[in-house]
Amino acid sequence: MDAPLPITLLTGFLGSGKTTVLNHLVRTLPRTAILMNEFGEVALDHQLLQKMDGPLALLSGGCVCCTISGSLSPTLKNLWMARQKGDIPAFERVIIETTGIADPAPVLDNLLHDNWVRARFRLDGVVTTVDALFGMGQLDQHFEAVKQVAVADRLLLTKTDLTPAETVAALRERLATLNPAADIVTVTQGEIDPTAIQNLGLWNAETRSLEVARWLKPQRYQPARAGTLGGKPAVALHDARIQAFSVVLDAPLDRYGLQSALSMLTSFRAENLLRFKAIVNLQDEAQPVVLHGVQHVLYPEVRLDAWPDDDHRSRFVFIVRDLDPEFVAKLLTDFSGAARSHDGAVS
Ligand SMILES: Nc1nc2c(ncn2[C@@H]2O[C@H](COP(=O)(O)OP(=O)(O)OP(=O)(O)O)[C@@H](O)[C@H]2O)c(=O)[nH]1
Repeated sequence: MDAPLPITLLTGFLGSGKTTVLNHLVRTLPRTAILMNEFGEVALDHQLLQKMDGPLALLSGGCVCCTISGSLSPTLKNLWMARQKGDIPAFERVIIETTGIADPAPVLDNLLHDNWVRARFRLDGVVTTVDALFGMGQLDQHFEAVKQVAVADRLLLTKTDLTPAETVAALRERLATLNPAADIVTVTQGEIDPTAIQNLGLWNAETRSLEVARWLKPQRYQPARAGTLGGKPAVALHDARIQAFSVVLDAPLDRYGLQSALSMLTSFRAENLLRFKAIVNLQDEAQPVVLHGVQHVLYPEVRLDAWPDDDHRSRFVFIVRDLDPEFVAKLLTDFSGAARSHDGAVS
């Protein structure tokens, strides 16, 4: 079977510019299938529309749009079948636009745990639009907006043309504190370089390799310390509940102990666990394993052929809400039987 096609999840709060970005991408990124909730609800550029056939629409330039009927998996299956039969252009990637108040975790769950879908598609990354003008207020008032930022692999800062420079700078700082690993790209009126939303996951299709360091970016996180916001003062009271931190464990870990610790977090603290990523050294295993989770959703583990560098310690990064970093670090050390690194610093 062919290599799985990359899926980008495009999320972002109501009115933050998702459709404006999509309208640009359908012109610049041919052979893309766009999945959205309703054609009617979104302002997709009707000048591009060539043909509408039930839930499917063909766009000039070789893109195809599809409305999501019911849940995501059947929609992806129908789309795939239409592609196989030659009813629609052979798209090479999928972008899924979520509604502005959607929690991304259930969509990720759907994508990652349907075996049929997983054999044909892979999640490339989560891209979140953030409104430069209203983003601060949305983060203050709506926890969904915070989750959308925490889960992102890339943040698109929109409407900076309408926003005072000080507001943009303060928002940038806040976003970097909430999600240290996600690079922030400024996008005005949807004008985006298509490469900014591609190859964001562990797998880089361009270099055809797994790129752990680029994906994990552990050096951007502060070591876990009790009661701190990643070592930085909270930029807003609301964010004092959110913490981004790293945990480094020196000795190889007991696989089952680690599984227990992580399933405790994903089962009982799912609401508090916004995101974690890790490269781990397991006892009796020569190869490192990459782990990744969002709330209750654990991504399938990935075994690497080799360590990406000389540092063979297990390195975890977390973004949590109302969860003491010290508690998380202790849970990991107690269950996996490994001592914590003295300085906790990550190179
Ligand atoms: N000035 C300015 N306006 C923008 C920019 N990006 C988007 N807009 C405008 O903001 C409004 C909302 O943009 P949309 O792209 O519809 O936002 P959305 O996230 O798809 O909205 P929902 O689907 O309702 O959640 C539209 O009027 C856009 O023209 C920008 O960078 N600058």
